[in-house]
Amino acid sequence: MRLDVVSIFPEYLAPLDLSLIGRARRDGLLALHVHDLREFTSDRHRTVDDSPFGGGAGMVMKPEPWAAALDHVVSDGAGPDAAVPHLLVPGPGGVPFTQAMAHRLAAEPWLAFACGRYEGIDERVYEHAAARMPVTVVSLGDYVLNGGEVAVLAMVEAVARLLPGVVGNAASLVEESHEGGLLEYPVYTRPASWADGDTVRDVPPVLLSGDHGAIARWRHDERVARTAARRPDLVAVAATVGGLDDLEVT
Ligand SMILES: N#Cc1c(N)n[nH]c1-c1ccc2c(Cl)cn(Cc3cccnc3)c2c1
Repeated sequence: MRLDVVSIFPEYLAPLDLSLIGRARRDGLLALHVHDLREFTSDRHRTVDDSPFGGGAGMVMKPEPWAAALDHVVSDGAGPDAAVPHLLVPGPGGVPFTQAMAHRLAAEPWLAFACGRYEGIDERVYEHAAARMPVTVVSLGDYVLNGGEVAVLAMVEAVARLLPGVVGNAASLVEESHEGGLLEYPVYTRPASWADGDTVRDVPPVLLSGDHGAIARWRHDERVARTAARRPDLVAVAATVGGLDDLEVT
């Protein structure tokens, strides 16, 4: 998979050199190209923003640098098949980024991410891009960040970890939160009995039983209970698709 990221803060993407994503890049599972938007300006001050037409607070990102940067991404990554990337633009008004979307994106060969700042990117940039490639405006959630970089870090990690070979034990991806519409079950490790000050905290005995069927049932029941307690919204969805026919919500 090829990933391109355009930002005025390319150093914000440095964490993608670390850990599993960094290793995936070194192993050739992932090719990441980070582009500094200011490299695509044409004035001596390398201007990327200006005041909004119609007034209002803050500044808006100018269209010309973005158009030049996105055109460069398309040409830089173009191969004999004239493929283009799927452009993902984080924005507070975007469609929700979900695990299902991460899976869909992990199946695509080339993703590009546009990290905006200020009050946003001139709307004509989306039009320019949509004339050349698929464009999706995506939001991480109903809260407000200062720009797109944090969202892109999260999306790149969520997508890249689904690529074959990136996560050592692919089995660990199966029962994570949001896989199958349920939150993850609680996990424990040694000691089996922990003297936490004056309190003794024991691991649930079923996990020490060696009865793999009982352990699987316990873990599923814990996933269902946690989802009902913490994310009743997911329960509503799963119930409609018959995923929780054994749920007893008191
Ligand atoms: N994804 C996501 C996401 C999220 N979940 N919260 N905030 C954002 C996000 C993403 C992109 C930008 C760009 Cl470009 C500028 N800002 C600042 C801003 C703040 C309030 C209103 N308008 C713009 C962004 C915020």
